Amino acid sequence: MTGPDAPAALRATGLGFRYRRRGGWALRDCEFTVPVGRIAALVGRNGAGKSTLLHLAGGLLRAGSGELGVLGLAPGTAEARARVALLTQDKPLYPRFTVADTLLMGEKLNSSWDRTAAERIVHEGGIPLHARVGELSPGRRTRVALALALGKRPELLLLDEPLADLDPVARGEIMAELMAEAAERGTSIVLSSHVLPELEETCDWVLVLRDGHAELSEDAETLRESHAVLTGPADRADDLAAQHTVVQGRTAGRQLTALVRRRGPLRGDWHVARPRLEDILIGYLRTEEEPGRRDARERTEAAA
Ligand SMILES: Nc1ncnc2c1ncn2[C@@H]1O[C@H](COP(=O)(O)OP(=O)(O)OP(=O)(O)O)[C@@H](O)[C@H]1O
Repeated sequence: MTGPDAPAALRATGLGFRYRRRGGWALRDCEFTVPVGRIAALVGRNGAGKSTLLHLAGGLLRAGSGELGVLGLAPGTAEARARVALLTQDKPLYPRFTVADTLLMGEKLNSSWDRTAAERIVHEGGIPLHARVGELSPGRRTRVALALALGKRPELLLLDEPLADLDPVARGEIMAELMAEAAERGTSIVLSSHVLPELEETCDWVLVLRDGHAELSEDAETLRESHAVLTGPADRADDLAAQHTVVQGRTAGRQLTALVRRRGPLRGDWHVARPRLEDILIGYLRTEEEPGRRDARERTEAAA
């Protein structure tokens, strides 16, 4: 099924949230869809709203305005809690429990518990089952938290910068585990990360947040195909802007290098390079907000 009624891993309509009644909006007027079965990168600068969005999706916060659906369900309901797993940055675990106790807790709390998968993640990290969680290194605690999340066999896995404290080998192993999970079971994954090169190979959907707004929510390959890095004479900048959407431009002497979203065939004497996903994302994250748009938003926020 396609269209607005198709099931989505995440769907936001007019979604807004602020932490305090009179505080600023952490998320505002967000409209986006992440289809099921995708490994989606959630990207944005510090404070863009990524953790807030994941906490809303995991049912730990409640939307202030608009709606957020997870697998077509309201976040935090019993059915959503059974089908969605969230791993937050603080990875709440009981420090006095052993690793074995922690996995047993996962088994008792989840009817669909996959003990083999959970134990494999722990064993691959060389973590003894009798070790106390509070005595593990942060990276090993992350692994145990991931084992709990994946052992639940969720249909939607929400990960808030899960790999930040893992060593490079462990990062590779966990990424491979996540991709295998998605490929074998069709699990939808939404993964926030600042490590853009890592997303290139793993993610097939991109959700970019900027200042609490959803800037992009799109298939990664479509993004690559629709963007180009053009290099040419700086005095052609206006022509270029008339033909295509210039996401970001940089002038050095008489030469312009621009990341553009193509609106038609590329005309003129430009040197054309295909950007990596990372280049595209950095282009969107760096872009200055258009003054008109910012003014309008500030007026709306002042009026709210
Ligand atoms: N507990 C809180 N109380 C008040 N404001 C908060 C709280 N948590 C986050 N915020 C604010 O909400 C906005 C979005 O924060 P959020 O943590 O969701 O961003 P983020 O994209 O996850 O950032 P980072 O990349 O730094 O983790 C920021 O302005 C932040 O200061």
